[in-house]
Amino acid sequence: MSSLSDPAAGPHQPHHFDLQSASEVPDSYAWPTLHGQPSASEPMPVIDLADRDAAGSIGRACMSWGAFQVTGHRIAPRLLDAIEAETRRLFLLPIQQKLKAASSPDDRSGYGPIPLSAFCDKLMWSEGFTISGSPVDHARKLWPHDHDKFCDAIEEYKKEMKALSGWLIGLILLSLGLKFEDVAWAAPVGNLPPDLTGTLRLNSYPPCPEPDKAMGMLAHTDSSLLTILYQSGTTGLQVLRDEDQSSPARWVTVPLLPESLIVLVGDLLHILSNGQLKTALHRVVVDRIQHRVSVAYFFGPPGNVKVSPIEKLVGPGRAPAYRGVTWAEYLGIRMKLFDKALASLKEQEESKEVCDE
Ligand SMILES: C=C1C[C@]23C[C@@]1(O)CC[C@H]2[C@@]12CCC[C@@](C)(C(=O)O1)[C@H]2[C@@H]3C(=O)O
Ligand SMILES: O=C(O)CCC(=O)C(=O)O
Ligand SMILES: [Fe+2]
Repeated sequence: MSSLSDPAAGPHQPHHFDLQSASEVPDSYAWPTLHGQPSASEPMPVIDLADRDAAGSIGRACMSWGAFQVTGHRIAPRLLDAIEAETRRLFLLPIQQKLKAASSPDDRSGYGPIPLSAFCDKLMWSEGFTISGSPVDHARKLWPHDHDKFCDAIEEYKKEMKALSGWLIGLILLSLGLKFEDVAWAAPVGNLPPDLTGTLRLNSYPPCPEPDKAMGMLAHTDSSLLTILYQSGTTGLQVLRDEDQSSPARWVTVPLLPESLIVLVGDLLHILSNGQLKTALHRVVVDRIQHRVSVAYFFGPPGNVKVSPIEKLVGPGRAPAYRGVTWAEYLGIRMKLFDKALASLKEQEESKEVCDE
């Protein structure tokens, strides 16, 4: 990708250009290679969690796409509306107000660019707000007298997303012929350890006068075990479909399905599954008219846990495909190697066969 650069050249500075009022795409936001690829019409799987064979369908979707949409997830439409309304309320604040809650390289929480923007020499047509722990301190800076509604929606949404992540992980393990007990640090739904981590990122993609030139979010995989994404109002998320060796990879636009959620397999789940589940390469394109917002929940393991391939998936006499890493270690590796990070954890092919004398 010609718009990727070396992060060692210096950290990407938060930009203060007001995207909302732009009448054209400045050169610093013009991505040369965005819309070259054809898009595919094959739809991404939609799975109803109430179906008897939900686990089987999820397993197949994770192996071939690394992504799917879910319905029947039991997240109240009221909560989805509330999180969307609070996200829009945040991004409609004046830029100077949002900058009061700016993130920093030491603390990623708050208003600011995504860490991976350090690899781009072009800017993305988006803004975002990351929430790792409590939202209160940052929310107070945004709305000194009126932050309760925001914080309540965030706390409830995080709690529901954590429970749904546990449910999904259970179904994914089942699809692989496994149980929670096969993963030392995991536990059945409703009983997830309190230190199991989840980070929320609110994303905003303002309308863009020249959408074919701009990039909402660069193509990337998430580092998480899985990411649950809520997109509302307009499409924009695209997932790379590259299963068929005989035809070129294609970007598939994920359609709007009211009240559904999108699930993306992250790099850590790919490692945990010993490479069986595909990590989803995805990106976001922007719209000429619509202001799109999305809410991403990144679900990961407890901080001290090294994620490594599940023994039963490795099989006797074989060595695991990847070495173990904690989420924090992996984020560090990613900030050095970007899209080569996963490959750097691969155990050497020659050492895969283990002598069983
Ligand atoms: C928990 C996290 C996942 C994330 C890094 C972060 O600490 C908070 C932001 C997340 C995000 C959102 C946009 C894409 C992404 C790759 C990025 O640069 O920042 C993800 C990160 C990730 O999945 O590693
Ligand atoms: O906005 C979206 O649909 C996707 C955002 C995303 O990929 C992310 O936050 O990691
Ligand atoms: Fe992502």
